[in-house]
Amino acid sequence: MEIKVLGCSGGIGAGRRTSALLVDDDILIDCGTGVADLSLEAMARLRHVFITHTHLDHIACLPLLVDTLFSRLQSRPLVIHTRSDCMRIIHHHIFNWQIWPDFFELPERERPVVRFEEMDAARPLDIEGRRVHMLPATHTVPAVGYRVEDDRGAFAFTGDTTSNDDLWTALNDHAGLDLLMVECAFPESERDLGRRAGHYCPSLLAQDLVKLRHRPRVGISHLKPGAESETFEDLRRRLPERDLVRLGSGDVFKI
Ligand SMILES: Nc1ncnc2c1ncn2[C@@H]1O[C@@H]2COP(=O)(O)O[C@H]2[C@H]1O
Repeated sequence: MEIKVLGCSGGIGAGRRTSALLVDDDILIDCGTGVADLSLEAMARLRHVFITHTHLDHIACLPLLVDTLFSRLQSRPLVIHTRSDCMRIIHHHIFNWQIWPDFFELPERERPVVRFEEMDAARPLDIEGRRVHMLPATHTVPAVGYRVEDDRGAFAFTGDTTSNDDLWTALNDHAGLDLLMVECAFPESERDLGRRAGHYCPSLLAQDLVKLRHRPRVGISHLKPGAESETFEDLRRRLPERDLVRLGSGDVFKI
């Protein structure tokens, strides 16, 4: 399995793209601005999009992606996997003919170019040998993370979350974990804002990582622009024994 980071920043600005991971060449996790760097051919190979939550930095490119691929998707629709409440929010607030056309009924209601598939934690999905499980998250809106495994290994992406015991329990319930991509959006100096906004900061994440029984590489995502180095170096000091990586667009991991 190959995982390519298309975007992992907590904001925008030169070199910064928001949340999107490409798994092999057909699965996307999140659809933030990182997706815009894919070639048309690479976009056309996408079959499944797993959404962690409905915040704009995680879905900004979804409407544009569907429109860009419109003619290509007529023979095989793009499938959007997420919780049912997230499905409703995206449909109601984005694909409502005002912000964007309702591609869930285009070109015809009976054969749309995009369709939702509701997912929940009790029903992992097998996509040609990649098994996708939902993970619990605690954010300001309904949110999840995902754990993906194949016969060689597993990685997990937390999406946006603050301290959340259920996440660590869910990760520990599985036999192994090779790579964990976990958010640490805010620096310690903005710990209170981070908590209010439903995110980790270095002290909270360091405290929670102790609960993980596995020893994966730990990729840090969603660092807020301008505070990236401060936040990451702080984490490094607090977690000297962990294999930490500051994630960036273009990073590729093979499992
Ligand atoms: N209570 C808040 N006060 C100020 N900013 C916030 C608040 N809640 C959320 N945000 C910001 O809004 C952003 C929405 O996306 P994020 O969760 O990535 O990060 C969030 C914060 O940067």
